[in-house]
Amino acid sequence: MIQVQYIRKEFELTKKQQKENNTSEKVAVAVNDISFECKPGRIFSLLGPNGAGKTTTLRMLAGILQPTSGSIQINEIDIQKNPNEAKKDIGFLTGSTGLYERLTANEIISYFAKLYGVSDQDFKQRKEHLYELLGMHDFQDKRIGRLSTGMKQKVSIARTMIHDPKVVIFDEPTSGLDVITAENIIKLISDCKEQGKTVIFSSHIMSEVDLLCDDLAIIHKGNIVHSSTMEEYRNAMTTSSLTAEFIKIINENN
Ligand SMILES: Nc1ncnc2c1ncn2[C@@H]1O[C@H](COP(=O)(O)OP(=O)(O)OP(=O)(O)O)[C@@H](O)[C@H]1O
Repeated sequence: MIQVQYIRKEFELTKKQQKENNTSEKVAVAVNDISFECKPGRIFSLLGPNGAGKTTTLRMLAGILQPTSGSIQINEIDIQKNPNEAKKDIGFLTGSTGLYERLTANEIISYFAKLYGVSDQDFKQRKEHLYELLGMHDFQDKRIGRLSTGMKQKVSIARTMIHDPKVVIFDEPTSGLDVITAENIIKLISDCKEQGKTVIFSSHIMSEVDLLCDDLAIIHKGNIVHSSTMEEYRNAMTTSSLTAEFIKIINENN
C-alpha cells in the first residue's frame, strides 16, 4: 500500500536555470500538493506528458528525493521518518539508476541480493526466473560498460526485483526496450499484481497503461488533473480513443 498526502516538490532555481526557463521565480514547483493511494493487488498508473512531474513524484515515493511538504506512507511506514525500514519493502526502477560500469550483471545482482539479506536458495530461484524472463543468460558475465542501453535496463530490472519487494515503483519501465522484452516486462508487472504486490508505474504511452492498469492518475504541470479506475475512464470517454481522451484532458487543463 502507498498512501500519498499533499506532496509538494519545489526546486530552487539557479540564475542560469532562471534564464533558461525565462522566469524570475526563484523556485519551480515540480509537484503541486498531490494526493493518491495505490492498493495491494492493483496496478496504478501515473500518466502524463514530458515534464509533468512523474519522475519527481516516483523518486519521492522511493525515498530518493525529499518532498518540500506532505507525507508518504509505504505499508503504513512513513518514508521520511523511517526511510531504511520503508525502503526494505520497495523496488524502484528508474532510467537514471546508476550501475557500476566495471561490474558484470551477475556481480551487481548478487551484490544487491546480499545487501537486502536474500537467502542463497531464494537468490538462486529468483535470479533464474528473472534471467529467463528478461533473456539475460547470454550477457550475465559481461561488464555493464559493454552492454547496450536495453541490456542495462534489463540488469536494472533484475536488480529492482531480486529482493522480492512488496511495493514496486517503475519509472517508464519499457523505455528503450525491444518489443519482445517490453512484453516480458508487461508480464512481470502483471505477475506482481497476481502476487498481491502494490505496483505503480509511470508512462506516457496510453496503450501500455490500457493493458496493465487498474487505477489511473493523469498528472500535468505538477497537478493531478484526472483520477479514476481504468474502467471509469473508459466508461466516461467522450472521444473516439483512450489517447484522444488523454489529450482532451491535458488540453482542458493547459
Ligand atoms: N533538479 C531539478 N531542478 C529544477 N527543476 C527540475 C529538477 N528536476 C526536475 N525539474 C523540473 O520539474 C518538472 C517535472 O520533471 P519530471 O522529471 O518529474 O517530469 P516527468 O513527468 O518525469 O517528465 P518526462 O516524461 O519528460 O520524463 C520539469 O519541469 C523539470 O524541468
